[in-house]
Amino acid sequence: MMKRLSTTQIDFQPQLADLLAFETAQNPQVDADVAAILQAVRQRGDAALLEYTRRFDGLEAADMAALTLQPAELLAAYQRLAPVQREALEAAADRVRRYHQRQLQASWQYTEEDGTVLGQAVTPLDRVGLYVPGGKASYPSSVLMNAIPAKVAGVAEIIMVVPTPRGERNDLVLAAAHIAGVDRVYTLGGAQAVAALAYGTATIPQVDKITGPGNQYVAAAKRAVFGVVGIDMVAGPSEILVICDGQTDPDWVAMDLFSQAEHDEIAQSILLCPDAAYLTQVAESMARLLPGMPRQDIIRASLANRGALIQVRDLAEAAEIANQIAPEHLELSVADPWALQAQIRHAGAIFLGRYASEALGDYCAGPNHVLPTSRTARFASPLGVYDFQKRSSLIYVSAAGAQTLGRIASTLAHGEGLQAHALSAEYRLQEGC
Ligand SMILES: NC(=O)c1ccc[n+]([C@@H]2O[C@H](COP(=O)([O-])OP(=O)(O)OC[C@H]3O[C@@H](n4cnc5c(N)ncnc54)[C@H](O)[C@@H]3O)[C@@H](O)[C@H]2O)c1
Ligand SMILES: N[C@H](CO)Cc1c[nH]c[nH+]1
Ligand SMILES: [Zn+2]
Repeated sequence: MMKRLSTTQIDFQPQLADLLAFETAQNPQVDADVAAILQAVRQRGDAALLEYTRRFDGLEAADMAALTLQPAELLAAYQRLAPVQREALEAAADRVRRYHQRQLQASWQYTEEDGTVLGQAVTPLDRVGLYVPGGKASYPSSVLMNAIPAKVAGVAEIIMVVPTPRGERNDLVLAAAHIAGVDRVYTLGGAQAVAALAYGTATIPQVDKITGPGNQYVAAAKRAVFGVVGIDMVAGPSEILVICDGQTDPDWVAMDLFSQAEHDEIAQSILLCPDAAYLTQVAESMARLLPGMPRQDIIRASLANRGALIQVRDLAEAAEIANQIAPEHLELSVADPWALQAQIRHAGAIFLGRYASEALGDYCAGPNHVLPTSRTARFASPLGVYDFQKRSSLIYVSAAGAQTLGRIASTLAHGEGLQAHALSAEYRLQEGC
């Protein structure tokens, strides 16, 4: 079912590179399809949205009102939930809120001896658009993970888009929007939803930033509209890398690998372990457990396409390979996870210990589940409150300060050949100072 590799193989590095190669977000055909969709929405607005929703989501809507959900409908969905579901959503929301409140950045300033004041004003974005995926599965947890940090940051207006294939609305998704304080929901998906948020239409207001994961069409659209609006990241399919010392119940690890594989045929699940016999046990667990999984076709395809069981020399080598892979999720299923964590530099989220299954992070541990994928954890971070805040520099210059700064600026401006810059600084210089 899954590729078996060993770091002692002579061609291990090229095999690993092959396994990690992921180019869907820059697939030229997808980019071309998305460019056409973006242009159509830009030119024909709501009419194009209705057309694409019919074509891609199988949803026949007479007008945009049929694709718009007001707060009262979100509340009604919340009220329809079974109490146990409502409590689970509320509990997850509380934990996510508590974690993200620690990320709030505050404005700061300091005063220099001559009275010049310098600082940074931190302000929330005015209006953001949250993309919640809904093609192959529904993601109430993604509603919480996007909307709560925005709310904590103080964003004034939160617009959410979510596709509803064949018009099937998911109460948990709408209830999560209610709990998180989303202002309006449009049942739109794919590149057309991203275009609507980026450019605005007669119905949909233009937003300042679009966040949230999605499939290759969503990713390509976000990449294309960046600059018109901000984006959080270009997220690829889900990934999990497990490092195990061979002592965790193999069924647990097998299910952890399935948990990300079941998202998508191109999701990635990899296990690193120094013990070849243990890798065989996990393979046996997977073979036994797979037939009982409702999404077994997706899991099988994902594991065959992009999964691997890799034998490493030792845990130190496993850490090195993890840094090379820079996975979205990294489980350290070992006796001393903190010692191993100290060797990890690149991972979106690190799950420590045998009990920390990645699924807990997806739903309710507290940290965000929107994470850098496709090796971007080398330079990117989890979605957070900081993605919904921005910074403005503050510069107050006293008369005395203008004398010191003016002379420096004037010299540098002349060096750059910029006369107006130099004079602008020099006009404020006072005789005798
Ligand atoms: N990183 C995260 O936090 C996170 C969370 C949840 C899901 N995900 C990932 O998000 C992805 C969700 O993908 P999905 O497909 O289920 O939902 P989606 O909402 O991203 O995509 C569905 C939309 O894709 C568009 N589409 C489908 N086929 C098309 C075509 N041929 N041409 C143009 N547009 C087309 C349609 O408009 C449809 O509404 C999965 O890869 C999943 O792993 C990531
Ligand atoms: N694992 C996904 C992020 O890669 C998030 C998610 C939502 N629901 C289940 N899982
Ligand atoms: Zn998941």
